[in-house]
Amino acid sequence: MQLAHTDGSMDFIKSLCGEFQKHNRIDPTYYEKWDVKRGLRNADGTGVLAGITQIGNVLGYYVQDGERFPMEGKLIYRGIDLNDLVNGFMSENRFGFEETAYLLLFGALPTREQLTLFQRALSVHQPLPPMFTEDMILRAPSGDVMNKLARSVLSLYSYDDAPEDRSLESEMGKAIALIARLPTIAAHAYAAKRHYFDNESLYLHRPQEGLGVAENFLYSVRHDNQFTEEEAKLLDLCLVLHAEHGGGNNSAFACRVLSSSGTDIYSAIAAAIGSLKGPRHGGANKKVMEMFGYIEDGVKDWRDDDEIRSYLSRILHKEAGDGSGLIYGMGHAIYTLSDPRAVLLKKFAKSLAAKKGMLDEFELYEAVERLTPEVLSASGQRKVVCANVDLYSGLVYKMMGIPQELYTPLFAVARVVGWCAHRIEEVYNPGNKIIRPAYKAVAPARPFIPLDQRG
Ligand SMILES: CC(=O)SCCNC(=O)CCNC(=O)[C@H](O)C(C)(C)COP(=O)(O)OP(=O)(O)OC[C@H]1O[C@@H](n2cnc3c(N)ncnc32)[C@H](O)[C@@H]1OP(=O)(O)O
Ligand SMILES: O=C([O-])CC(=O)C(=O)O
Repeated sequence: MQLAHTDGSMDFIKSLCGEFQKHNRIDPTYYEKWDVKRGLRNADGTGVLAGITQIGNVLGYYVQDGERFPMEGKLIYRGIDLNDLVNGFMSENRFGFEETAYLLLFGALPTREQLTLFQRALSVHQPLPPMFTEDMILRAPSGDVMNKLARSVLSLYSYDDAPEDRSLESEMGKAIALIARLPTIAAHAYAAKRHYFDNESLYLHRPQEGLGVAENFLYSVRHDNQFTEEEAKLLDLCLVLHAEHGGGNNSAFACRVLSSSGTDIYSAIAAAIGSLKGPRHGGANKKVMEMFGYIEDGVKDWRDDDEIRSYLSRILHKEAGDGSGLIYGMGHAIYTLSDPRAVLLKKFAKSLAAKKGMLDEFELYEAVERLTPEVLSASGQRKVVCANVDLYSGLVYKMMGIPQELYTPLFAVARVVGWCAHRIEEVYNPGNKIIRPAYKAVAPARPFIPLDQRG
């Protein structure tokens, strides 16, 4: 944000930044000296144990005799391997997201009757409250759909008759309504963004009763409401893969931190959305597309490994890409050899690419996946890295004609399930304490100097 240019404010801001830089550097050696777990990580990169959960489990290495060994990744929802869950509903040619949401929220797979009732509850809550779109989305549109999503979730507080009711029944009702409404908010926020920021026509579609979450999303964001069953099933699969990732991922932890203070569900979910937006977390799916834009322009021969390697090395050294030095879609805090979600998405990306005549582009993604570990290791990095969920998700969405602005919001539409489950687990387990880690304070003691004696 720029201050008004009435008083040479840029010079003033520059001088304030200089003042900040003089007093605010933290010596990196302090982390070791005081045994501070930077990023809540132990020295070997494993996460500090910060809680107990029954919701999701993420496995990417095993520890033997105190040493950490890489392994193929596994993701477990409520004790069920993600691959088994996916194979289960896909082999019965059914949608899986609502069933997954039920499993994650309540802890067990639904019976047919429970699933029908749950689907109905979601369907009832899909429409937004009267005038919500007009007052909360269209009146103050945002150029960023994630930003609008967070603000909309916060403002749902004032549309709730009992926002501070912490009874389990009330929280479950709010969670179901949030899961149902997030896709509608994302679709309307995108429509507003297109209209007010991109000068496109405005169209707003109401969710249709009887359609599932994936179907309604496609129905709502497409101008002509048209989608095929194959597209809806693929989007449904993407939602299942993004629904949950343990208690320690940045957004779930943010949600748990806020929930542990006793605040309301809207505040906690809005915070989680803010976290997910970050480019090192869910926002990486958008960054991947931007990065491939650079790679596709900067690499002349997409089949030349040396040329790709050299371009990746330039990204790593901040000479290409967005200047962050990150190869988006690669690396993970837990996974080492593989992220099971990326493995599945890659399979679907490949068959879709074959159908759409986009195999060249798919192969470029594959080359980045294959060559990044080499490039990182050539630069001295010892960490074992693999493709994460964000590498292929955007390519799948692109081939389905879903606009880039909706990639991270789609992640939120799925992950709100995990966040709600973690919030409820945080709030409703007896004896849970407010999350309050410690910080080592290192500023030297100083006397107060009266104003007219300061130099
Ligand atoms: C849904 C999700 O959130 S999945 C993750 C999505 N994020 C991305 O794709 C962004 C790119 N990847 C990354 O930034 C990281 O791999 C993360 C954030 C995902 C994981 O981070 P961490 O577990 O903390 O890895 P960590 O930072 O310890 O990695 C060790 C080193 O490898 C580097 N590294 C790891 N991944 C990458 C990458 N993709 N590109 C460049 N360097 C990387 C780190 O910068 C770090 O370097 P340093 O030791 O010089 O500081
Ligand atoms: O677990 C993490 O750190 C990030 C991640 O993959 C997710 O939240 O899906």
